[in-house]
Amino acid sequence: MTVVALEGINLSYRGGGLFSRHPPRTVLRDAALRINEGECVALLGRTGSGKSTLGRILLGLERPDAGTASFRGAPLLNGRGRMIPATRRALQAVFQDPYGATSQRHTAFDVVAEPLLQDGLPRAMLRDRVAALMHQVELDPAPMDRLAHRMSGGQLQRLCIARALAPCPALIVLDEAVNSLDAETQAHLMVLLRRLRQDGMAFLFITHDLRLLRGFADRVCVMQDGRPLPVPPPGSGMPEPAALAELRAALLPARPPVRDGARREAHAIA
Ligand SMILES: Nc1ncnc2c1ncn2[C@@H]1O[C@H](COP(=O)(O)OP(=O)(O)OP(=O)(O)O)[C@@H](O)[C@H]1O
Repeated sequence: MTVVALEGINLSYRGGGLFSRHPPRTVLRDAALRINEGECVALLGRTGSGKSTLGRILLGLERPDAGTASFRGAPLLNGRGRMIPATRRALQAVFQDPYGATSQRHTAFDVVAEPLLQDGLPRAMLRDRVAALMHQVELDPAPMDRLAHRMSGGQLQRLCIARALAPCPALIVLDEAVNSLDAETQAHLMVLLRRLRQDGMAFLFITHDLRLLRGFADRVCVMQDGRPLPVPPPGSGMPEPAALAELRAALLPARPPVRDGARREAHAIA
């Protein structure tokens, strides 16, 4: 069953404010994307190609100029542009900067408990649930009453993932969620995300770094001319979108000082 579907999405941004004489910049043109239950779709694209804009439309944070967005077959937003609470809980996101995505006054407990507060759980049960979620992302729950911003970037991003998991969502949008972290922390987080995939949630994994995809995505799309185009599976012999070749080229130095095997690895995706 389809979790979210976007069809015929157009979106332009007005340059320089409402009364600007700059022409609007078209970011999405007839864009379509469908994600099924439990599926992990990677959305690649160079910077500024519209990946995050598409992700925000899918989360109901942005309204397209044209096109339809649906969640489990029903419109994502109601006639007044609002999302019903059950849909909001079902669609979660983890963004690039965990410090910007959390309050510096909040403890680790506050961050993870936030989406659960409306459930009205007794305090002891809420703390047990937060502890279980912290375990799920391999964080020690013992210091949950310390300020979240005292954590390292990698630990705080795990906390943000725990917050996204808290309402048992159907889909999590990971918008460059590991890109700001060092290589070792990135690798550990990717191991965690691969494990979480087994829990049956769907993911939209947005990145401009195709090296992160290996073994994670069921399907890969790449933004080209304002729309996500499917990337054929490796070895299928089908032509791949030009935008993917550009991303590959950007990965390789002009005169790569690498052995053939290592170069082949840089070329492999997913
Ligand atoms: N609120 C906004 N107002 C005006 N222009 C915007 C706005 N949000 C995004 N843009 C512009 O739309 C284009 C697409 O932005 P978007 O963030 O979706 O790209 P992206 O592919 O996610 O890039 P990145 O990888 O750098 O995050 C960019 O040129 C950006 O400057």
